[in-house]
Amino acid sequence: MDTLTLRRPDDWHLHLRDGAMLAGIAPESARHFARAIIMPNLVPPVVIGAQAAAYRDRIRAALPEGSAFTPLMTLYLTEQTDPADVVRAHREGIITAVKLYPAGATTNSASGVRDFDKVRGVLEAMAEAGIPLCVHGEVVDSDIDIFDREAVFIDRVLDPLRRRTPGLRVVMEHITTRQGVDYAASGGPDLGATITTHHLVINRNAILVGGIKPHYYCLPVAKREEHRLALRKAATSGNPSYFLGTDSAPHIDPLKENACGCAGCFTATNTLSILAEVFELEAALDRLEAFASLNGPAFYRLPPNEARITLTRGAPVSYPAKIATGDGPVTVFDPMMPLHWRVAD
Ligand SMILES: NC(=O)N[C@@H](CC(=O)O)C(=O)O
Ligand SMILES: [Zn+2]
Ligand SMILES: [Zn+2]
Repeated sequence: MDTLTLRRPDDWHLHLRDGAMLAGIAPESARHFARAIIMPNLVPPVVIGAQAAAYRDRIRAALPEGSAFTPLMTLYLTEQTDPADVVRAHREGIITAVKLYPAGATTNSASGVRDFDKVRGVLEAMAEAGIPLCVHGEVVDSDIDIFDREAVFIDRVLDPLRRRTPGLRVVMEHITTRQGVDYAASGGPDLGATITTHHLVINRNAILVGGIKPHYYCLPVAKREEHRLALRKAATSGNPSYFLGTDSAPHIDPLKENACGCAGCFTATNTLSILAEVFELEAALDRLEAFASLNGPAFYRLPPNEARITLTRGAPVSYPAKIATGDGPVTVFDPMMPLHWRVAD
């Protein structure tokens, strides 16, 4: 097979940032994706409906002329979030979901949730209104090994939270473990999971072998090979529990190549070429459309896109090593393998 036509894909977990960074990187996602769930972890975070509406306008203004890209906005859940504001913003079509960051778990998560009892009222209102909760699923207890944070979160936080709030629709964001894969499949149609491009490609060796490689550092951190294989099996299975959320998360090079480097891999530029390569290696090209274009809309109860994109297979694809932004250069994720699929114009 050397051409592949799919419904236009969506990205169910994306960081677009703000200001000069937004202007520099928004075209990278708008080129291939129709819609994306936009993460609210700005500084300061997007915590009320009015801020989400204003951020949506800034994103629209940063898109290339004539772009049909639709940002689907989220609110950042805090212990002060007003259930009425969330429900109103959802009813008015400003937001699509709410994002839960355990305080301290990742980039710009200091305003996240410490005491889950304090957000119970919001979660109940969301269950009632059918508003999905997107969850960064890692515990932050200092006695838990960083490689175990996701599995422990599922047992100690996520499962009790879902039992306490029946009907709450939950997306486990950027799962990285066999335990995440298994738990996501066990929850029926109200539970889903996004899988990133980079976690299908790298295991923890990419970060640590042969010198420390800051551009492969992200959160949740890449795990052992057995977990990467479980993610690949899940993503290529066609199972509607799993859908693409790239978690493309740009940081300028000086903040990545640093004694205390930021977490995040920037994959917007070459994600579709990487995914096609991975699905081809798994003999599952016929299931790429389910993962990238169908399962996500089905979970979010949105129609799949009518527009199509075509990928063609040929000589190795070239793509820029870095994207220049007004804030500085952003390194594009290097999958450490030649890519043969390009998106036709
Ligand atoms: N994934 C990351 O490593 N970083 C994300 C935050 C997140 O999604 O946890 C970021 O905002 O940079
Ligand atoms: Zn996260
Ligand atoms: Zn993210």
